[in-house]
Amino acid sequence: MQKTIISVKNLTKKYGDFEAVKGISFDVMEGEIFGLLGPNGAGKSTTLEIIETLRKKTSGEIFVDGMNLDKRPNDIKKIIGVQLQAAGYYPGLTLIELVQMFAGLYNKKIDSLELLDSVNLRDKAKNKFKQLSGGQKQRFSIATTLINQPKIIFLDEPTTGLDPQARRNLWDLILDIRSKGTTVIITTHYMDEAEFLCDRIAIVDAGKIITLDTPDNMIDNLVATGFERPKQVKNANLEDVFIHLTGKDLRAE
Ligand SMILES: Nc1ncnc2c1ncn2[C@@H]1O[C@H](COP(=O)(O)OP(=O)(O)OP(=O)(O)O)[C@@H](O)[C@H]1O
Repeated sequence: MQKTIISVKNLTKKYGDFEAVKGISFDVMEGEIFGLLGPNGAGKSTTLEIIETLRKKTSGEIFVDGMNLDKRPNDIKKIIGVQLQAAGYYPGLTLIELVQMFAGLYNKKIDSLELLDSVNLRDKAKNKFKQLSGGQKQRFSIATTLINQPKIIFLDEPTTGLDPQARRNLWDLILDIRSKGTTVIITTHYMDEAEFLCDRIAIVDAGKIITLDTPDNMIDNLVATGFERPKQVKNANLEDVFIHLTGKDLRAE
């Protein structure tokens, strides 16, 4: 049977008088890719940051790998990986130096080149972060979430602003990370991404979960109401043309 690795119960968050998260509950199973979808301002980042122990909740209960967030935040920090904002990276250091620095902070011995290799950045080891393309930056920041060999990683809109190849490449990377047993929680604004990657999705709107299910069930439920999409007249779209012409494989970006 699948084990629950994150349990969120009746979570609320107020910023002053404004209630950004209004009593949401969900469980994440070990080894799944769980998506939080919702419009801007729905409360996704706030929810993630609370589970990541980076933001205080107003009320509710959270358990991560059986640990109560109120009682053992430091133990929770040890088993999670959080994607940092790019601005947080020391500009003078190379990728390999950054990885070594993070490993030192976590007190972990890791093979830095192998880690960079796992995100296809071995040949950029001596480059500085600012010299990377958008896709490479995202891959590097995902690599940094893996340094402490976490059980769970949190990715907040990891593919925003990337071109189609770089996005697909990142999807493969995320699937690869999950295939090694890591649980992934991801927020995204891209529906195709959520449909492709996520085992289950919670749709959040105005601080509440309005539905939680597999993408397939959500679509089937909508179709069962009689909903029908306007018929597609062509068997391909512009993205297909773009990918077909420029190639699927990772390039120098
Ligand atoms: N530090 C803060 N102080 C006051 N209000 C905040 C703060 N952080 C977020 N909010 C508000 O809380 C609401 C939820 O914000 P949050 O960033 O969690 O949404 P989100 O779903 O992640 O949105 P996006 O998709 O745009 O990232 C928004 O209305 C936002 O303006």
